[in-house]
Amino acid sequence: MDITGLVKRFGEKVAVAGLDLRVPAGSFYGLVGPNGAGKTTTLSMATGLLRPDAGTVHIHGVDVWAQPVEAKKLIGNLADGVRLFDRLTGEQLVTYTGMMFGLTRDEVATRTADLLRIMDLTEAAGTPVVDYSAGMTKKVALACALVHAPRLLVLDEPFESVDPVSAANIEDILRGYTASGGTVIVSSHSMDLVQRMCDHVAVIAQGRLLASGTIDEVRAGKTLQDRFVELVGGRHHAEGPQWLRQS
Ligand SMILES: Nc1ncnc2c1ncn2[C@@H]1O[C@H](COP(=O)(O)OP(=O)(O)OP(=O)(O)O)[C@@H](O)[C@H]1O
Repeated sequence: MDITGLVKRFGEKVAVAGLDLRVPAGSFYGLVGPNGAGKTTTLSMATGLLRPDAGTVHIHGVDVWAQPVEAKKLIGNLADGVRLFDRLTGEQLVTYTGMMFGLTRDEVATRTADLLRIMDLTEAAGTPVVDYSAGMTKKVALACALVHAPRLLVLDEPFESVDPVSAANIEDILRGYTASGGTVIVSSHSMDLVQRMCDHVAVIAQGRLLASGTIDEVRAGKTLQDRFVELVGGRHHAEGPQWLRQS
């Protein structure tokens, strides 16, 4: 994926301020930055959900905004805060998503069963998604993102609320997926997770790129956590306000 000169303003607020980013095919790419850095806004523009004010995004040579139908076939997206058709059961939702991508009934049935099993959702397959826990909802959304076997997976905070066993299972699937040539972009606040799983990382703050490259290039001999704090700043060394102290 190639992002060039991406800009988004919300009124006076510049959320993304001319971002350039190259995500190599087959990489496991982490996108990190403090709250409000512009990660979700960038990923929404990169996946065709939010129109940029300026800039372009190409995925395997396809222009996301000029060729939206072709682009969407290439992308699997787990977006933050996007509403699902949650009156459907988990099984219906994954099936419906697969059919939207033009898969045959047989293909959809096999893939849905596989994905629900992988996500430990087989027992909950017949339950409406509205009754799922936060982690189950995340997992069914991830199943929907995978059902059409996209070439690029864009995951906004995929492990938030997901239990450790499910997270490890999902990690294995994602590793297998990149090993077979798929590309993953993942936004996360967990530096440990990014350092462990990703081979590349970009650090953004205030809509600008502060650093990007392989994990080793960016962390420059430190932990990613320490390097992140160094790049982004904003640590408070005070013990908190007086009124909060208990003795
Ligand atoms: N729809 C919107 N209307 C107005 N401002 C917005 C909107 N969406 C995002 N912003 C602003 O744009 C900036 C970037 O937000 P964004 O959600 O992209 O950050 P983020 O890096 O994903 O943050 P977090 O880690 O907290 O999820 C923030 O200042 C936010 O307040």
